[in-house]
Parts: sequence; structure tokens; C-alpha cells
Amino acid sequence: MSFLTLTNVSKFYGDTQAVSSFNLSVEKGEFISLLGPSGCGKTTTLQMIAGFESVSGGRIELDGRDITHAKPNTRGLGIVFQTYALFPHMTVEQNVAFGLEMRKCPAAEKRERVAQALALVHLEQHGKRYPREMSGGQRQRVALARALVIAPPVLLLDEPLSNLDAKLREEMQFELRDIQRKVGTTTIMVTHDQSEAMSISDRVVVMEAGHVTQVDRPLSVYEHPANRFISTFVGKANLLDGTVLRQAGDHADINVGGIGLTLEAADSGLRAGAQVVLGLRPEKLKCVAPGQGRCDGLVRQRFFLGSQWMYSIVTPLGELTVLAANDGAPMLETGQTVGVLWNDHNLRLISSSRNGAAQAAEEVAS
Ligand SMILES: Nc1ncnc2c1ncn2[C@@H]1O[C@H](COP(=O)(O)OP(=O)(O)OP(=O)(O)O)[C@@H](O)[C@H]1O
Repeated sequence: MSFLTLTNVSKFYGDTQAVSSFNLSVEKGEFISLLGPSGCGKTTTLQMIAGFESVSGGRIELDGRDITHAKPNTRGLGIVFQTYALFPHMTVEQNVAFGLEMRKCPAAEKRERVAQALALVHLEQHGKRYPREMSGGQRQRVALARALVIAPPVLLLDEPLSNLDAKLREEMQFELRDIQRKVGTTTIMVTHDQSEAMSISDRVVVMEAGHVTQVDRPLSVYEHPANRFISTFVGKANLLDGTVLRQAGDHADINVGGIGLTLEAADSGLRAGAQVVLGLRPEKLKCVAPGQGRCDGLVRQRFFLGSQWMYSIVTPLGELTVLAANDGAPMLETGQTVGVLWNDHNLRLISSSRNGAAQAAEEVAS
């Protein structure tokens, strides 16, 4: 059953539509990420859930209650901002206790709940310090404890890790997910970092220019991106321009640069002659000895990524990016000819013109 529901929620700033017909049902305890490029409407959506921005149209319900126009303080949600927004003149304990004081919580209960919240974020030894005496990661955890101490029905996180350096950010991603699992709070996080969204969330909501374009589990978004933008925004993808030769049963034969590919396309409705764009992830390609792959190619560039090598290989399909594990096998040299191998099972249909019967006739005739 849905715990938080957004139905056709939209937002106009004057004539500009920042969010358009946003629909989402969130289950109790779920961790959802709103993912998309700058300006796509993520923060505006979060602010509408929090009640800091008014809603131009649609409805927001929390646990069966219509909160579309409710005042922010009556929604009781926990919020963590990108800047943490800690009170500099208050100690860590006082910062965490703030929400309980507003709620007139009795002193003994307050002490206990603050201690529990600080223990949850591993800061029980730091209660008497001031925010300026804490590192960025510690301040982030204080902000989290302050949001969680009121036991909110929903936790809203706006780019909560973006001020941290790469290593700390990664550690905090795991910690954040761990804490969220422990307390079981339904969480909505805004991020423009696809790897963060993929590693933390139960489901990812991809937004583009105010619209939701895909809602799915991280693996499904990665393996079955809904469009061309998502295929390259979430991970890397080789995009191959091809022409459908024929659709037969549950697959389609496709010509890409003179090489025949088989696309599993049972429900695609592709017609012979249609122009298609196929996606193939770089880690699904393998370099083998010349003549041993599906085609040969010339290594144009290589990049060392630590755990992997990334190669740029010129092939009849176009220039392909190939990711190979740094597993001790000899690395490829630029200028070297290699075979390139892949399984057509890993091809994804990204877009198609879905036409071209006449073009098909020409292809078959030629
Ligand atoms: N107060 C405002 N007045 C007018 N336009 C606004 C206002 N706030 C946001 N916008 C516009 O609404 C659109 C969505 O903004 P929003 O901040 O929600 O995007 P975002 O996806 O969170 O971006 P970012 O990742 O850069 O924070 C943008 O075009 C932005 O310029």
C-alpha cells in the first residue's frame, strides 16, 4: 500500500513549468532517489513534499491524509539540506534536540532520544562540541541525527552528500543506507549523481525537464533505460545506429555498419526498414584476438581507471568504448588490431523510427 502518493503534481514559476504531472507511489520504508540533471525539477518536487513550495496542481497524500496545502510544520517531516543548516551557536546535542524542544518533549525523554540519535550516527562522544569543531562528514551526520530524532514519517534529503569529498561521500552513502535500514524511515533523496542514486536506492525516479521519464529499481534502469538520455546519463553506453532488416517472431535482424545483429524485440513492433538506435554497455564488450570476435577494430585510445581499463576502439559499428577488468591480462596498445566480442542478448533498443516499409524493400532488393 502506498504511504506517500503524489498524483499529477505540477509546479509553475510564472510561465515556467518546473514540474509537470509528477506521479509517484512510495511504499512505507522505501528509499527513493530523484535523479536528473541540473534544473530538471528535483528540488522543487522535494520542496513541494516538504511544504516549502506551494503546489500549482495535483495532490500529495501522506498515510491517507491529504497534505497538499498543509503547513510544513504540520507535516512533521525530517529534512536534511545540502548545506546541513546546523545552528552554529548550539552544541551538537542542542542542535539534535531542537525539534524535540519545539514539540515540548519532556526533559528525560529528550535526553534519551538525543543520545539514541547520536549513537545511531556514531557521534555519542561529540555531543558537547560545536559544529565548527566537526569535520564535514560529522556535520552531515549531526544533520541526519537532527532530522531523525523526531521520528519523522518521511525523511527528505536534498543532495545530502554533495559537499563531501569523493571518498567520504562513498563511505557516507553506505552509512546513510545502513542507518535508513535500521530506522526504517521512508526516504526521498534528491541527487544528480547517478552512482549515488544507484548504490543507495530501492527505486530511482529519473527526471528530465520537469517530467518523470522512468521509475524503476536501479538494476532495471541500468539494464533497460527508457530512452537515449537515460542510457548515457545512468552509466556509459555505446549507441549504435542501425536499420531493421526484418522482424521475425520474438527478434529483429538489424544491420549496423554491415554487421548483422539480432535484437530480442518481442514487443517492439519494429518494421523492416525502421531506423533504430541500439545500446550496448562498455562492460558487455570483450577484446579478443583478431578474427576471433564479431568484428575487428583498431585501438585508438586507452585510459587507466584503476580497477579497469577503458579502450576506445574503431570498428565497423562505429567507435566503441570497451571496459576491461584490470585482472593482470596484458593491456592493449594504441594502434593495435583486436577482435571485439559481444553477445547480442545484451543489446537494448533505445529508440526507433518504427516505419520504413519502402526503405525495407530497398534494403532487401539491394
Ligand atoms: N523560485 C524560483 N523561481 C523561478 N524559477 C525557479 C525557482 N526555483 C526553481 N526554478 C526553476 O525551476 C526549474 C527546476 O528547478 P529545481 O531547483 O527544482 O531543479 P533541480 O533539478 O533541483 O536542479 P539542481 O540539481 O541544479 O538543484 C529550473 O528551471 C529553475 O530555474
